Amino acid sequence: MRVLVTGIGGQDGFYLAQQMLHQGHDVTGILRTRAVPLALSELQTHSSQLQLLTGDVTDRDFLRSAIVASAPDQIYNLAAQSHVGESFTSPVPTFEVNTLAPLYLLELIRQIDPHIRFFQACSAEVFGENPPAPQTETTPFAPASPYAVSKASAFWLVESYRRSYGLFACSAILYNHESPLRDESFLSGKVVHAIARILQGRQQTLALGNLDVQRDWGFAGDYVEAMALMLEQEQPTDYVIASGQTYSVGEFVEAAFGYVGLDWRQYVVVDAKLLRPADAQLLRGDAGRARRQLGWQPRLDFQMLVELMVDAAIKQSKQTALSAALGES
Ligand SMILES: Nc1nc2c(ncn2[C@@H]2O[C@H](COP(=O)(O)OP(=O)(O)O[C@H]3O[C@H](CO)[C@@H](O)[C@H](O)[C@@H]3O)[C@@H](O)[C@H]2O)c(=O)[nH]1
Repeated sequence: MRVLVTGIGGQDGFYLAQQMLHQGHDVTGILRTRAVPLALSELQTHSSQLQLLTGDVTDRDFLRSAIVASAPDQIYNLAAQSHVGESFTSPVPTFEVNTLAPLYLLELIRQIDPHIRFFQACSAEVFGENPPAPQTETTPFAPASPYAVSKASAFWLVESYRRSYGLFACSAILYNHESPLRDESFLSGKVVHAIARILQGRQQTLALGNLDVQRDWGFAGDYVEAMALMLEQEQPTDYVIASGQTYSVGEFVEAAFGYVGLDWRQYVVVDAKLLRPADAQLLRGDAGRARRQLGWQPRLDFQMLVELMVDAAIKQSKQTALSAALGES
C-alpha cells in the first residue's frame, strides 16, 4: 500500500510513518521545511520506502502534485497549527492550515481518485470549555478557541464529503497525546524538559499557567494505531480516541517531579500571562466505539507516559550537555 502523510515532521507523523514502514507500506511524507527532524531522518536512513517532500499544505497546486506523484491509497492529514493558545494570536494561519488544507485535500481526492481513503486529525477541543463528561462521538460541539473552531470546521467538511460524494473519509476526535517528541510549547514537553534542566542545576523555577484544568492524556504511539485501524474498516465513520482517564495539569506536574524525587511546589510558579482567554476545563473521552469496532485500546497509561517522557528528556539533556562539553574541549 502507498500512503501520503501530511505533517510527517510532527510526533504523530513520525509514529505513523514508523508503523506504516514496519508493515511494509510505501510512505510519502510532507514536511513544511527542508529541516528534517532527527527521529525522522534516522527513520529515513533505515528505509528506502520513505520519501519526503517539502511544501506548504495551504498551496493547492503543491498538494495536487504530491497526490499525483505519490498515487496514494490512503492520505493521513496530520499537518496542523496544533497550539490552542497560539490560535488566539494567529487565527488566520490556524484556519488556513487546519481547515483550508483538509478542504483542498478532500476536493483533490474527489477530482483525482475518489477511492483514496482519507484520515483527518480532529481534536477534543471541539467540545469546548465545559462539556458533559465523558465525551463521545455524539456529544455536541461548542468550540471556544479559533483552533477548536478550525478543527470543528474540518470535521464537518469530512462529514459533508463522506455524505455527499461517498468518500471514505474519517475524523478521529483525538485527546491530548504526548511522547518524547513533544516540544516545550506543549505542557507535557515543557514540564519534562524543565525537570531535566533542574536536575542538572541549569534551571531553578518553572512558570506555568492554569494548573486546575483536567486533560485526558495518552501516548501518541498508541493513537496512530487507531488512525490506521480507522482506514481499514468496511465503512468510514468518526471515532473518539482517548484513554478515558483524566488528570489535572497539577497532577501531571506532581507525577513528573515525583518520579525523580522532587517536590514540584519548590519549583513551579503560576504566571498569569500563561493563562488562556478560554480553556477547556475537563476533557475526558469515551473511546467505546473505537474499542468495540476497531478493537483498539491504549497500551501506555498515564504514569507510564510520564515516566517515558521524563526518562527521555533526562537522556536528551545529558547528551546535549555532553556535546556542548566536547565542543568546548
Ligand atoms: N502549553 C502550555 N500549557 C499550559 C501551561 N500551563 C498550563 N497549561 C495548560 O495545560 C493544558 C494542556 O496544554 P497543551 O499541552 O498546550 O495542550 P492543549 O491545549 O490541551 O491541546 C493539545 O490537546 C488537544 C486535544 O485535546 C490537541 O488538539 C492540541 O493540538 C494539543 O495537542 C491547557 O489547559 C493549558 O492551558 C504552559 O505553560 N504551557
